[in-house]
Amino acid sequence: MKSAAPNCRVARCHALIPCAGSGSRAGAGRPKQYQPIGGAPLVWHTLAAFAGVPRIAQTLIVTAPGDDALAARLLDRLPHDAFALADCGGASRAESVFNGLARLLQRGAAGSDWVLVHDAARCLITPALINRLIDACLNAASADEEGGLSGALLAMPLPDTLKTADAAGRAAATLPREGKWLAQTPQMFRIAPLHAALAARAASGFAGITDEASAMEAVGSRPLLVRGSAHNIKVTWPEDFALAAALLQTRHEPA
Ligand SMILES: Nc1ccn([C@@H]2O[C@H](COP(=O)(O)OP(=O)(O)OP(=O)(O)O)[C@@H](O)[C@H]2O)c(=O)n1
Ligand SMILES: C[C@](O)(CO)[C@H](O)COP(=O)(O)O
Repeated sequence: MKSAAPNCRVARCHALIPCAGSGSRAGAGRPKQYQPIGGAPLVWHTLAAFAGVPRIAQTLIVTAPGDDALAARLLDRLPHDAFALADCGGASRAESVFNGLARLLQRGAAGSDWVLVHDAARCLITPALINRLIDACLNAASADEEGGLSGALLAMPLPDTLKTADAAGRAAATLPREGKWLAQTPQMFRIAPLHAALAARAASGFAGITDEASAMEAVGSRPLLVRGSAHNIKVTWPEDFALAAALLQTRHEPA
């Protein structure tokens, strides 16, 4: 029987959850990801969705160094071998992701492995949406003979009319909607190229880098847009807690 080449290794998928924000816009009195919703901290629902995707090898949750007490019980109801906390959150989301990628590599992930970066605050994510992104990304990458596809992200076409505002807060112009998408998460890339793209922006304090795709676009990549869901909201404003709770509740109602 022919033996496999020694360095031949199938790329694995990991997940990285930036969970180190302060939630200033949500006004919850504590970081929004720890605010109780549907009987558990908001981020627990996010993590439960990742627990429902067995092909994800490990999920690393990047927390803020000062949030240890809030994060301590998070893993109680999750499989301990597949989830871990890393209190290496930074001053911005991009810095938290950058630090988390370094931890993933220290924990044995390969640079050629895939990582799905997902906001802790998007607690309506589902295993089906995560699988949709992984399938689309892997299929597109294997069909891409030139090897130019760096990764993929969930996103939604813009549903509303798009305005620019003047300094007085009045509508100044209406922009064409065609070809404009709202970026969601997860966003899926190979670990080493994403880490390198973020490293290139570290000296500027990650200026202009609001998601993983923007870091990859800055080095010339064109990630694949995969349709997400209008339910995959990022809890951002005070009114979003009630919306997220209502959406979570519908999942537990008998059909
Ligand atoms: N320094 C930061 C800032 C944000 N995040 C995470 O990135 C995700 C998206 O960020 P956002 O919704 O902007 O969260 P906050 O920064 O917490 O909110 P705000 O901007 O209102 O303060 C969240 O899961 C948040 O916890 C992070 O890990 N580290
Ligand atoms: C990554 C993101 O969820 C894509 O829409 C978003 O950019 C994160 O929010 P922030 O307010 O820019 O941190």
